[in-house]
Amino acid sequence: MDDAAKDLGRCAVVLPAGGCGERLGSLTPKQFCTVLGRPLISHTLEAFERASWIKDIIVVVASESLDLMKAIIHKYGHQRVTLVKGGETRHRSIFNGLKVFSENHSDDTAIDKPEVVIIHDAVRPFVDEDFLLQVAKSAKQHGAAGAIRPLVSTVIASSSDGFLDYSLERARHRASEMPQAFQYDVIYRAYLQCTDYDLDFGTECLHLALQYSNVKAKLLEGPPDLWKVTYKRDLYAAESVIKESISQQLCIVTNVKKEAIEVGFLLHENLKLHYKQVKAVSSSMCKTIHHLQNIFHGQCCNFICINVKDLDFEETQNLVDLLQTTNASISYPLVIVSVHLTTEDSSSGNKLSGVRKLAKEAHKSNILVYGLLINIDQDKVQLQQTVCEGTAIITALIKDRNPALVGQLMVA
Ligand SMILES: Nc1ccn([C@@H]2O[C@H](COP(=O)(O)OP(=O)(O)OP(=O)(O)O)[C@@H](O)[C@H]2O)c(=O)n1
Ligand SMILES: O=C(CO)[C@H](O)[C@H](O)COP(=O)(O)O
Repeated sequence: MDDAAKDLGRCAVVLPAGGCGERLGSLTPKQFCTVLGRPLISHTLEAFERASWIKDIIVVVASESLDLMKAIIHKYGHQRVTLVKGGETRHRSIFNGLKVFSENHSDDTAIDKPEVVIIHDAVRPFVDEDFLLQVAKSAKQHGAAGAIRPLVSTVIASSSDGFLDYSLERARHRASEMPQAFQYDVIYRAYLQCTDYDLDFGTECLHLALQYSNVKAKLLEGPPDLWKVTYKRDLYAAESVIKESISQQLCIVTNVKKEAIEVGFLLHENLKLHYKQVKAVSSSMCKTIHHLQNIFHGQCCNFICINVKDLDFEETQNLVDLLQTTNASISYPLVIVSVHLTTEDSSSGNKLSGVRKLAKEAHKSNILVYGLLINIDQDKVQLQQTVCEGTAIITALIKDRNPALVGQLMVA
């Protein structure tokens, strides 16, 4: 991707994050609300860090949130971030963010002026690198560019007495979304010239570029996930989108004993129908995290670990130990379904206390361990049916990532 961005020149992003989230109605401003255990803004930052061609990430926060933001940057290891104090309105916050690049910026936080600057609300966590590059390149070519989406509802105007005045033809209008990008001089010049009324009541950066720099923005239809977290339900939706995206890959770690391989094979066949990628690896293979990472050429958040009767929890414990040596669980909660192959005469009581103890420890490092018993003392057809039921349980556990079920032992 860096190659594709080579003609772009220096590029930076300003993320306004200085609002109080009144419409969401929480005491915590929405950019700091947790989504799958991590502040929303940290998810947005991660999306921008993936684009290594974006050299500077300017986060604009209210003065009272500076310490909190510093702590988030430190905890999640965010890179390339500069913090700037926000203003009374979104436009004023963005203007403050843009000022760090200006020649007149006197203090020691001045940063090299970018050719292209992206502006993106900190509360829109789902933006992919391809689209960012498309918007940035378009801005370089046309001076300004912004994401649009088709309108969901028709826009109407009401008169002061609350009656319909007129309505807009929906097919001819679009919703303006983020990201937007600008040649830096185009947008900075516009902010320098605009009125206090614009800064206090305006909601559209593309409009400022048109009105004050005479630049017509190129409009690009973006993917559907660009929406802004505004109401409480948007936090739930954001969590679902993230859960969905980290539940596409699955790694089955099996013991090499015959019965484990047999159940591992059946699980693999069933789970293939539910996941984009399922890979099986023998536990002896994944003694180092290097092996594990190579399996997916990236991050995998979901594991099934098959333990045979006489080894009890050894395989799961090894996997937990291995995952704890990585940073993987800092970003997202990892799931391990600890599968235990049992026979009619084995007792599940020991298993229950074992899985609870192990899960409690693992939970401290954001690894969610759930137990699943599979009785292998049955004929082939029955076993296939049991594995099928086990697959449904595994799929539900991975999809929900429910901390309340950590350490529970389920029976297929
Ligand atoms: N003074 C402000 C107001 C808003 N924003 C940021 O602008 C983005 C989009 O604004 P909006 O969704 O309106 O956020 P809030 O102003 O926080 O929400 P509300 O309008 O419901 O209070 C958010 O990332 C928000 O933090 C900002 O940087 N400075
Ligand atoms: O949609 C947008 C594109 O310009 C802005 O994100 C929106 O205008 C922000 O406004 P508000 O802070 O009032 O929600």
